[in-house]
Amino acid sequence: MSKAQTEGLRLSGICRRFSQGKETLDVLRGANLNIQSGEIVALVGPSGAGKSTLLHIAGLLERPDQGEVFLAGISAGDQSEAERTRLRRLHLGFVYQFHHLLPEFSAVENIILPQMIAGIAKPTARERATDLLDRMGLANRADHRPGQLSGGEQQRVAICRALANGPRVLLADEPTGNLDPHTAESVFAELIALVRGTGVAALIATHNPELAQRMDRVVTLRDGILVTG
Ligand SMILES: Nc1ncnc2c1ncn2[C@@H]1O[C@H](COP(=O)(O)OP(=O)(O)OP(=O)(O)O)[C@@H](O)[C@H]1O
Repeated sequence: MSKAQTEGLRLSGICRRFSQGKETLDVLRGANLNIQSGEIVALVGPSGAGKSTLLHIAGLLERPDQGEVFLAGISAGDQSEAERTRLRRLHLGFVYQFHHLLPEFSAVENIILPQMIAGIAKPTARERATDLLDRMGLANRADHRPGQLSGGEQQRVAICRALANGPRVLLADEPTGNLDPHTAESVFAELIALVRGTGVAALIATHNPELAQRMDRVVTLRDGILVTG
């Protein structure tokens, strides 16, 4: 495979500073990270260390003050907002602590919609959505609305939605943080199994050290930079 085919997410010298009243807070001070396709990396660090900020920047939802984000080898820094939105739809999947599913749509429709926004024809989108739900053990929940699903099931649907467009990079912020420990354990195991089958480069923020250790690599955000382990 060529370098371009294996490159997932690369962060180079990311800096981000916030003003809080008269104070300035240097949250990120030159964070570097390289995640290859198929690699699953845990992002850990104390509360307030800047994990969500880093994920927002990696997800092209926010621009860094300095540094570069490369998605599948493409530099996002010089791109217009419209182009960044296109890159996001094409190459990125997100899972948050709360599922953010659309309540008036069924599980399968929630997975079809982002694909249609990305230009995928509805029959293909439905096929992919059904396949993902099947692999998540949710085939019999496809036509249920989020309100009719358990918390674990809702989060499983959100994971399917994040992977529906075949992204090169998956970003997850405490994806099982809102679930009880037992459900968190099984949803996490299914997330990892599903991700492994896709070859996506994944960066998953967690406060749970046991879950972190089960990923391929752990990076810690400490004093604004990323250190291994
Ligand atoms: N838009 C903003 N304006 C000002 N300060 C901000 C902004 N966003 C984040 N911060 C500050 O930056 C720091 C890092 O926040 P962030 O949410 O990235 O941390 P985190 O590691 O994800 O924390 P947690 O584990 O508690 O979710 C915090 O001190 C926060 O108050």
